[in-house]
Amino acid sequence: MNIFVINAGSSSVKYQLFKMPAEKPICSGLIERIGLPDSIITHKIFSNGEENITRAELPLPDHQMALLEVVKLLTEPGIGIIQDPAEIGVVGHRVVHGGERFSETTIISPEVKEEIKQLISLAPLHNPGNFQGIEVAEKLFPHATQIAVFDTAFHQTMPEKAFRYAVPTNLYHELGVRVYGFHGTSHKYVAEKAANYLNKPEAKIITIHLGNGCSIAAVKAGKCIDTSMGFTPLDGLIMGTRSGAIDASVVFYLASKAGLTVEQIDILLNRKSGMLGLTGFSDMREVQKARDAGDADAHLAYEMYAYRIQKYIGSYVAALNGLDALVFTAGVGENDALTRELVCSNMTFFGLQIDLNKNAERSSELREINSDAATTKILIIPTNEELEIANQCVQLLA
Ligand SMILES: Nc1ncnc2c1ncn2[C@@H]1O[C@H](COP(=O)(O)OP(=O)(O)O)[C@@H](O)[C@H]1O
Ligand SMILES: CC(=O)OP(=O)(O)O
Ligand SMILES: [Mg+2]
Repeated sequence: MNIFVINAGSSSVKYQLFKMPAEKPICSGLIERIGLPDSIITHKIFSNGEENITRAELPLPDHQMALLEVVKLLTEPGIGIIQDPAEIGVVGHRVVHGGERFSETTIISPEVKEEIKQLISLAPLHNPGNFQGIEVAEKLFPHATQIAVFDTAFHQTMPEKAFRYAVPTNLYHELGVRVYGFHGTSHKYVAEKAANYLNKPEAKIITIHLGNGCSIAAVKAGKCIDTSMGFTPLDGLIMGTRSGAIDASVVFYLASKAGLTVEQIDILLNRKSGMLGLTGFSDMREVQKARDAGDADAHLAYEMYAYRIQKYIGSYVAALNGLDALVFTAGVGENDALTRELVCSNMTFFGLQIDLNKNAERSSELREINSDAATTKILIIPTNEELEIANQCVQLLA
């Protein structure tokens, strides 16, 4: 069975076509820097053990435009890998917010689609792109089964003491105000890889997903026990354009003192804060360039970004009562050696000691970057949300 997977993130669209259950990739692609003037498309076709790569740079202002490029790459006569839409039996969609309603992989019916649309207000940077992906795929592959895999699903195992907020109880029961957690597909995928690598199913693992959106999860024996994103993907770590954790009083203050509306504050904290607010750049590669050129704001932003992660590591070691491995993943986590170095500095109390030479090596494989003497493993594990989504689809249909 051929499964096509669409993963729309806040700054990217990733897609992969797999032959399942063999997990054989037929083609894959990444559109990054969506919304910036120089979006980059990388499209790969795999055949007979070889990779055929096409790259292009063009301005893609939003996810809709990005998805149309994907359609072109897949179906255009001459270059397209898909000749007949009937070749695709299933389309798997990453959907970021599943709210209270969706805790498991779900076949997309018109009602499900409508509910995903209703959840847009809770994930304004994500659910619109996820929704557009569903609409595009329904047109392109009208006979395929469309399936949604939710970012929130893996975090459903959190105990109530971790997922509740200390607000009046009726807000939870009546309005679903609670911690949901996101990037679950990625945390699940890398936590399983780490436990297999350690050969320890009961391992205590902290997974750190650092992309444009960033989150951290505490995983014990394969189950999530706590995570940093909350009711929406705004909470927790400092991100590309999101503030992460902030005293809620700042919102009241901005409304009363600066006269901002709720919508303006939403845009401020979700789209204009984080690394962008601190440095003028949302892409970590540009922040690093500025830091290397001596920019004091970029220097401070890196310190803040890493310090926030360190504080969460401390609290999750407490929640887990121990730590077997720390895992870095996603765009920044996999590629930015400086971030990993800063996060692992002065953390010897937790048995964390990085080997700077191993940390500087570039590879797309799972690798260990702790020093030989360290008591806790530090791992880089490339995430593959698309493969995890394809596997979830196979499991649902079985
Ligand atoms: N070589 C690199 N060095 C540092 N950061 C990188 C590198 N490559 C990618 N990134 C960062 O990864 C981020 C995107 O990560 P990704 O996981 O693809 O994001 P998302 O899925 O949240 O859109 C970019 O914003 C960029 O900051
Ligand atoms: C939930 C989230 O922030 O996703 P992404 O990192 O893909 O933007
Ligand atoms: Mg992502």
